[in-house]
Amino acid sequence: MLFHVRMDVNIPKDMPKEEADQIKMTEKAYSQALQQQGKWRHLWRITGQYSNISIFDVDSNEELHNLLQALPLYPYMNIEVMALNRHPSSVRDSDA
Ligand SMILES: O=C(O)C[C@H]1C=CC(=O)O1
Repeated sequence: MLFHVRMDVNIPKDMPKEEADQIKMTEKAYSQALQQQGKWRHLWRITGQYSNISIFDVDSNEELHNLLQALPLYPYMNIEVMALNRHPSSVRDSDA
């Protein structure tokens, strides 16, 4: 199942830099592990914003929910999720 996910990151301005850097490093490793597993299929920065557009490929809503809640930056994010279906006019044979 494919999902379009937008993440807007809002780290509190008063968080010490060392703490913020540590969370970002942990987040990077977590996201790269999911990318290697093929669950986090695309990761794009939105130009000019501390936000990303991502495509996840997971087995269920519950799996996506659990993956997102485990993000180290989760407490500092607003997340929007859109479930995706194949479009009947798509010229592609597959989304794999
Ligand atoms: O920077 C972000 O967009 C937030 C998050 C997503 C992947 C990652 O490494 O950090």
